[in-house]
Amino acid sequence: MAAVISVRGVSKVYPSGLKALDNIELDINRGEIFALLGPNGAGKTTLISIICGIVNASSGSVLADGHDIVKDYRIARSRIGLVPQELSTDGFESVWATVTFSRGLFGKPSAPEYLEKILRQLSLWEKKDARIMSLSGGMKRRVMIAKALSHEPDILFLDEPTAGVDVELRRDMWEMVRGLRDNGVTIILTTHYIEEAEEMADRIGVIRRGRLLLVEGKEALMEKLGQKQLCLQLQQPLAALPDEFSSYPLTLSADGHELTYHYDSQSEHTGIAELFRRLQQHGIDYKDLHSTQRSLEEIFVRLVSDQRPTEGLGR
Ligand SMILES: Nc1ncnc2c1ncn2[C@@H]1O[C@H](COP(=O)(O)OP(=O)(O)OP(=O)(O)O)[C@@H](O)[C@H]1O
Repeated sequence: MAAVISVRGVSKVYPSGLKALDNIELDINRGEIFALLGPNGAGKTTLISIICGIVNASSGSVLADGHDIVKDYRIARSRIGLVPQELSTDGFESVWATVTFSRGLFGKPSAPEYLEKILRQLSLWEKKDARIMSLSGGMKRRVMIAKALSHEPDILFLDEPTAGVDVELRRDMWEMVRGLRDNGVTIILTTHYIEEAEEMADRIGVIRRGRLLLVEGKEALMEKLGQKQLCLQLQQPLAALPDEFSSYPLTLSADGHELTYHYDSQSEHTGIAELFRRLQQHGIDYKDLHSTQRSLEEIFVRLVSDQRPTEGLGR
């Protein structure tokens, strides 16, 4: 698939001497939702700001839709819409005036039909004449998105789109972002919320201390790093696990009713058949069983924690 953004060897050292990005290599595919996940200070905003031409890279290059973001700044920037973390709009202006003005900044001829389409898509059409200061927080965020889309970019960056937004509104935002993707816009979002990446992203990049630890399809990531658990609901509660099982990755619930077996979903030998055989030998019978996969949140915590370095992740 053709890359719509190509980041090659990008590093950033701030004047303070802090190395915020270290040799980033990243391709974003056209039409995907890409989530950049990382803890505070990992370098997410710095990377977005470089791609959008707000911050200069110390080294490396970026192509947006084939255009170098430094040499062909204007054309490269015109392909990109940016919704920054901070809401920044003139509260006295109307929604309509704001999006019209934003479009004008890119030197685009007026296109009321296009702006109407965007406002309708973002459920803002009814509010087009309202002053921005009179809108709710969620609507203000939508106005920021409408502004970012006003010049018809095909790449949209959302920096922490749902920070501080309540759960219901977050779901609305997700729905809306998917709608944009379905209309052909490539979406790159940064987030702290693992749930957001889990819910929305086609691919995920994990960044820590300025280094891209991995880039993977979401399903592949969960499959690759996921540990599975098999839970058995026992017919008869057990007072304790028989000694013979002490070396097994088994835990018994406090009430003795549930046995949980942990295994690596990637391993060829899960040991489940052997476990069942042993349980049968001990007359331990179960009435129900189900398996669960480790969530992206657990995977992420493991990836970014200092205790567990990222050995074996291919980067
Ligand atoms: N203008 C600047 N001058 C000096 N250091 C900066 C500047 N901007 C960011 N930094 C530092 O660079 C590092 C990366 O910051 P950045 O804002 O890119 O991280 P982030 O992943 O977006 O974090 P957050 O999730 O908190 O927004 C941090 O250590 C930050 O303090």
